[in-house]
Amino acid sequence: MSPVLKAQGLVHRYGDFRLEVPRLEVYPGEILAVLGPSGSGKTTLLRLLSGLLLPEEGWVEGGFRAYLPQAPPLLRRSVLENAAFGLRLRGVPRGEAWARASAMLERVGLGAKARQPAHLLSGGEAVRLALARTLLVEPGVLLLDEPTASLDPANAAQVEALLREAAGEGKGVVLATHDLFQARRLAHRVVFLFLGQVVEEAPPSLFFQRPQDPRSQAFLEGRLL
Ligand SMILES: Nc1ncnc2c1ncn2[C@@H]1O[C@H](COP(=O)(O)OP(=O)(O)OP(=O)(O)O)[C@@H](O)[C@H]1O
Repeated sequence: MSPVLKAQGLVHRYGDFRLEVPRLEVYPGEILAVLGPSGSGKTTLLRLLSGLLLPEEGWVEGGFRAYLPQAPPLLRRSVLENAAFGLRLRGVPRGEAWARASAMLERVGLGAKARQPAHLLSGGEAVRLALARTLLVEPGVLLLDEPTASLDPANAAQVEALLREAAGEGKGVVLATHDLFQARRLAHRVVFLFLGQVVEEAPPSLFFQRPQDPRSQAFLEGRLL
């Protein structure tokens, strides 16, 4: 099977901080969790993978990738118009865009809120709306930066279900998260970053039970800041 996303020899610097990822591949249907302490480079990696940030060295190859930042911006319009926005940008006629957006809003549990202003949504609903907008444009790869960071367990579970569904449809999902339980529940593979370096890459069963690197062990025991 060929990867939906492939990166090689990535280097990016911000002052003294240097992110280095020699090789990364994501396969169709795979959920890859990117873990690491604050400042380890998770967001920088996602932005490089999305193409929003160009690496100083190396390359990223893949089809259509969608990046969802930590706080996805919403338009001061209705929930429905927000959901349909990506389709409208791509020239889909309004009637069709709204019909597809309505169906997607049902799928993410926001059908009843379609006509309400998006800025009245709760945090969890806003994340689901942003995901709906993203899924509608049918990316091959989803790059998500802590999508459930400020959500309660019920909303987080809804978002996790959507990510599982997306992977089930063959999309590649890359998820930066501080939630180790979530990574354990969702991921097929874990990449652990520390100070911009890939310290360990393993299936969750191995990473969480028998981490190989002392820095991974320290991180999992809450000793690595
Ligand atoms: N636009 C920028 N300009 C300068 N430095 C930056 C920029 N973006 C990130 N950095 C620095 O790069 C390093 C990695 O940041 P990054 O946001 O990728 O880490 P992170 O692992 O996502 O952190 P967190 O878990 O806190 O979100 C940090 O030292 C940060 O200060």
